[in-house]
Amino acid sequence: MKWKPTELVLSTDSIKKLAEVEQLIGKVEGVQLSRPVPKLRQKNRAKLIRGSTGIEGNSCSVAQVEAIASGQPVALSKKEQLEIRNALEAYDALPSLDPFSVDSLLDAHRMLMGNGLLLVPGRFRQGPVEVYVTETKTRSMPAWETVGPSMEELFGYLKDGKDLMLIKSICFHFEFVSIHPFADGNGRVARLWQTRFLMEEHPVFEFLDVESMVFEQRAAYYRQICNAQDCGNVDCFVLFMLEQIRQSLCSLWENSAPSQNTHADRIPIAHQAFGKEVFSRKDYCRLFKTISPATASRDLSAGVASGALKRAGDKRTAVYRFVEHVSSKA
Ligand SMILES: Nc1ncnc2c1ncn2[C@@H]1O[C@H](COP(=O)(O)OP(=O)(O)OP(=O)(O)O)[C@@H](O)[C@H]1O
Repeated sequence: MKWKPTELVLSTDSIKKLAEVEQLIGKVEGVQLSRPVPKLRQKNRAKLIRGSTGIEGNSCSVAQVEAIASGQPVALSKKEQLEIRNALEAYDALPSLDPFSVDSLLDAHRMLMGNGLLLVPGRFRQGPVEVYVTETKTRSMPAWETVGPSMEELFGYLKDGKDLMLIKSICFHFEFVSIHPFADGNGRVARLWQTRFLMEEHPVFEFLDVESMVFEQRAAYYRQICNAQDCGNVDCFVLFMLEQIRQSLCSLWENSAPSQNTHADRIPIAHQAFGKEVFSRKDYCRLFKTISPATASRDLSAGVASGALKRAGDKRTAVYRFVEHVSSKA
């Protein structure tokens, strides 16, 4: 039987959590945390790879992932090192993958499970598969013959479904693991694809570390997949994943936001964003969505006074440009 979407009746808790997450995304984007500073990005990338591979039992630490990324030796089994190198490759390639293409998803599976981890990476399974739902009990996944058509349908939902992006990404994750299209690597691909899909609307997801949150809650993660399958409503899994996303957004906010509250913090960020380009106060406000036009004017005047910025034109026609070779600190 081909895939049919599982019902989603959102509970009040999920609706509240969704609003909270949307609000946090707005806050994070408002202070331009969409591309966190490089050091934090690298750290988050290492943490999320530890998280995603750790769910399957890879014993690596964040420091070991960082060491592998920079080519240093680590005391891990060959298989564990390969899993990490493959994950690093797949997460690096994320922006180039098309979230709406089944072929791209197969490429992702090839990267994650290639180099000898799986006999035929990048191919849907050609046989039955079961997952453990308790230590002793297994559950059969849908017949392998249905996988191809089911995946086409599921990607149709991803492309044309009417749900909000956040909800779609979580429902995709759930339906994907319930179809279990691969012989192995289903969880890793599901988590990677959820990230890829969310990046399409919110670039911050490329660097958010949702995987670590799921890793720390892996027993609940498995339980909520089972619960949703048993009761035929994805809501409990949606609520669980929204909470993991909320926590990773909070963590990003706490680690980065406090240093971006004054003009002295914002001017260097603007310098990074505009480079040598000419920009207006309106462009500056678009960059820092939470500040008022008056605050933007004060920032820009301070930038001009410090010599970091040059102004041309006056009042409403004023435009600005960063002066090279001069400290951009206002
Ligand atoms: N009841 C269930 N039905 C379908 N999928 C499930 C169920 N419980 C857990 N899963 C998913 O299946 C994944 C395990 O499948 P598989 O071993 O193919 O993936 P993996 O990527 O190799 O492992 P892991 O996700 O543990 O790293 C889990 O991570 C989870 O996403």
